[in-house]
Amino acid sequence: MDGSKILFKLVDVSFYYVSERLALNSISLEIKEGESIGILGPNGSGKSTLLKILDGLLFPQEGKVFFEGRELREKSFEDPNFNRYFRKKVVLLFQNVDAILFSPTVRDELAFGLLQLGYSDSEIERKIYECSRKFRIENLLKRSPFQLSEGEKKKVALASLLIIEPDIILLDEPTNELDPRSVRELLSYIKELRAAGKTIITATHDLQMVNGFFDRIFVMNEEKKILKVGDYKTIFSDKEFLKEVNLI
Ligand SMILES: Nc1ncnc2c1ncn2[C@@H]1O[C@H](COP(=O)(O)OP(=O)(O)OP(=O)(O)O)[C@@H](O)[C@H]1O
Repeated sequence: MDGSKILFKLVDVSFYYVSERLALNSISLEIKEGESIGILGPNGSGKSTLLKILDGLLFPQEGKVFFEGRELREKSFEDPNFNRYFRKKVVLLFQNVDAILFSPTVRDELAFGLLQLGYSDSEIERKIYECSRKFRIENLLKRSPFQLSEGEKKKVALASLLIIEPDIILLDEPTNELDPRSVRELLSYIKELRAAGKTIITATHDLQMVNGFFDRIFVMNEEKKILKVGDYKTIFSDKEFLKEVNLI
C-alpha cells in the first residue's frame, strides 16, 4: 500500500452533536487509496459519526478533514463540480437504511443515481438488469422499498449505492439484518470490490468480517478515541485489550 495516494486525512478531529458531549474525541488518521479499513468499537464509541464525517455529511467543530489533499468543509459542497465529483466517488451505506431509501419503486431507487449522472435510458436498463441479478433483487424491482423486509431493504440500499460504481465505499454495519446466505454473498462481493482496488471502510461488530477483510483495523473506545490501529493479527492477539474495549 506504501506509495498509494492518501484519500482521507483527519487531524485532531472532535465532533459533538450537542455541546459538551463528545461523539469523536481528537481523531487523527490517514486512509490510502485501495485500503480496506475496519472500524471496531463498542456501542456509542463514534464509529457511525466517523463514517458520516468521511462522507461529508457532518463537519467537525474542531480539527480538520482533508479529502485528496483538499480541506473538506460544508462550503466545499457549494461548488457543484466538487459536489458531483465527491458524490460519484464516495458512498455511505447507513446503519439505518430507511434514511437512504426514498423512491416509489426499487427500480426507481436503482435508477436515481444513474439519472443524476446523465446515463442514457438503455445504459440505465442494462445496469439495473446486471445489478439486480448480482444482488438477487430482480423479483423486487416493482415493489416499494418501504414494504420490504429489513434484509431486502439493506440489499436494495447497497445496490443503489454501488450501481454508480463509486471508488470509496463506507459501510456501517453491512451484515446486520442479513441471513447467512446473504452475508456470504455480501462478503464475497466486498472481496471482489477489494480486488478491483476500491477503498472500503467498514464499521462492524461482526467478528466473522474481521479476519481477512481488513488491511488495518481502527479500534475505538467509549471515550470516542481511536485507541489502537493494526492488522488483524496485532489487534486480535491481545485478548486482554479486546476484553478491555468490550470487543470479546
Ligand atoms: N443524532 C445524535 N444526537 C445526539 N447524540 C448522538 C447522535 N447520534 C449519535 N450520538 C451520540 O454520539 C456518540 C457516538 O455515536 P455513534 O452512533 O457514532 O456510535 P457507534 O460507535 O456508531 O455506535 P453503535 O455501535 O451503537 O452503532 C454516542 O454517545 C451517541 O449517543
